Amino acid sequence: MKLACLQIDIAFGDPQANYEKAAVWLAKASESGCELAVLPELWTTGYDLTRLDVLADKGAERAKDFLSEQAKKHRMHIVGGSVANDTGDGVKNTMIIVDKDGHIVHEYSKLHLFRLMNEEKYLIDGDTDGLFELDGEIMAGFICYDIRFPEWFRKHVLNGARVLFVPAEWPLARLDHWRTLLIARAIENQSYVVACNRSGADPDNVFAGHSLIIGPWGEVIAEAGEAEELLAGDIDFDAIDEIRQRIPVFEDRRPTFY
Ligand SMILES: NC(=O)CCC(=O)C(=O)O
Repeated sequence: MKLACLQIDIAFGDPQANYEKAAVWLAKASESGCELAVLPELWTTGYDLTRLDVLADKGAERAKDFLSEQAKKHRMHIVGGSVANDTGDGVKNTMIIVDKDGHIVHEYSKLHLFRLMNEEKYLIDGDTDGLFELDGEIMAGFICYDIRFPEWFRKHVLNGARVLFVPAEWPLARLDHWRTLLIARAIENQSYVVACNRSGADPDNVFAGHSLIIGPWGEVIAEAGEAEELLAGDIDFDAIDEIRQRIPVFEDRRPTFY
């Protein structure tokens, strides 16, 4: 499966500009033959958290309509990063996954809120898992700070996930953590990790870019620089079986001890 991370800069608090940009980049991914495209975290608003009362998308309806229409138009699955989703009981940081027929396959809201960027003051946490299926393959979605919680990843992998998506807005200041944690999540779970970060800056942070597509042996298949970039790579599901046979980590687990 050929897939692409759309590592875009995000206009701070300007959904209209961000929707227009996303449409252009989704078209580029489709033109380059990608079957699946991934957007970054909070790609419609950026971290303009103090204005979420006006910016958050009610029920994420606008995002769902847009992603569904784009997926159908390009016949391409979309892991729709995440958007500020006004649930009526608070705003969640919600990922929307649509298949190439435009059906909403799953919604996952960020489970772990990141205090260093004030998320706990403006957002409420999710309470469902990130598992979904596309083309008969079980996959899972996580959002940014979630990568610091290996037990959350493991839970999904034990439930069958083999491709792990991570939309993010990860600052450049912790680029080494970003790379190390993502590679570790791929190695320990013998799974593909597809991580789409944003580029550019907002009033508080410069973002790292460096979106990554990592194989189940921990090998970096593709890595972006810091600027905007369409990062494409291929994933081969047979490689997962081969690596899991070579080092049978899942057979060797001792869950009675942990
Ligand atoms: N948007 C985020 O969740 C950022 C997480 C982060 O920067 C970290 O160091 O963790």
